Amino acid sequence: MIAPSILNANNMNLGHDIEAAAQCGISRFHIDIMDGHFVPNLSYGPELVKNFKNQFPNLEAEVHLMSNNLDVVLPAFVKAGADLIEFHLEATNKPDSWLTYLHQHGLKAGLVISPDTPVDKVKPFLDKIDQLLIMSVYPGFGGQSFIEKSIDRIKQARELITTTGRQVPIEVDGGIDEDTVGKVTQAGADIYVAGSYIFKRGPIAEQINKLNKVISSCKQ
Ligand SMILES: O=C(CO)[C@@H](O)[C@H](O)COP(=O)(O)O
Ligand SMILES: [Co+2]
Repeated sequence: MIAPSILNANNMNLGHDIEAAAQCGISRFHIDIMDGHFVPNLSYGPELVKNFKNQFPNLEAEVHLMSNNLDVVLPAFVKAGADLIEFHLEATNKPDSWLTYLHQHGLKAGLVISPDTPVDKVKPFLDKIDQLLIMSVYPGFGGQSFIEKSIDRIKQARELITTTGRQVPIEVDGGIDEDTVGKVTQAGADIYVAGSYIFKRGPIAEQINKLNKVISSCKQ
């Protein structure tokens, strides 16, 4: 599954860009929330998620929460109508309670790890999450280069997940393009977040088709 990150879309044209991607079969959008504290950048607030769900009730809103003020920020995005919220393991000392909170509110729950966090730190949570996001850039900005060591981290996460007997999808986020998407697919990733590649490097439909082609050729 490709989950386009709207961070690098043209905000003045966001609705049209989302529609263009949806017409290519995209059913989930990745919404990056940056708080200016956990990461040195600011992005959207809950109102954007609310507007997204009002305008596109059949599309999934996946919120990537880059904040360590979860007490305030996370419930606001639940209330706004997010379908899935993924928060950073580095951002909280009570990941268990937040996973439970999300499930109790009927959302899917994901855990995110930044490039320097050891992959085995997610082990205690593998039976409670709906997906695991491995960052392939340092969180905070779109348009960065893919960090190569992410390949081994995806493989390691895939092995860990296999030992649980659960089907936890692995998502990868940062620097995904037609070269890197093949490598992460082969390493065991299932969900690909791509921002600037889809919204900044050419016509949206063409960019999505190029990614899809590589993904399906890797899965044959
Ligand atoms: O979470 C983040 C960055 O912190 C990402 O979702 C990026 O926004 C993806 O952008 P590209 O690397 O694909 O341009
Ligand atoms: Co993201």
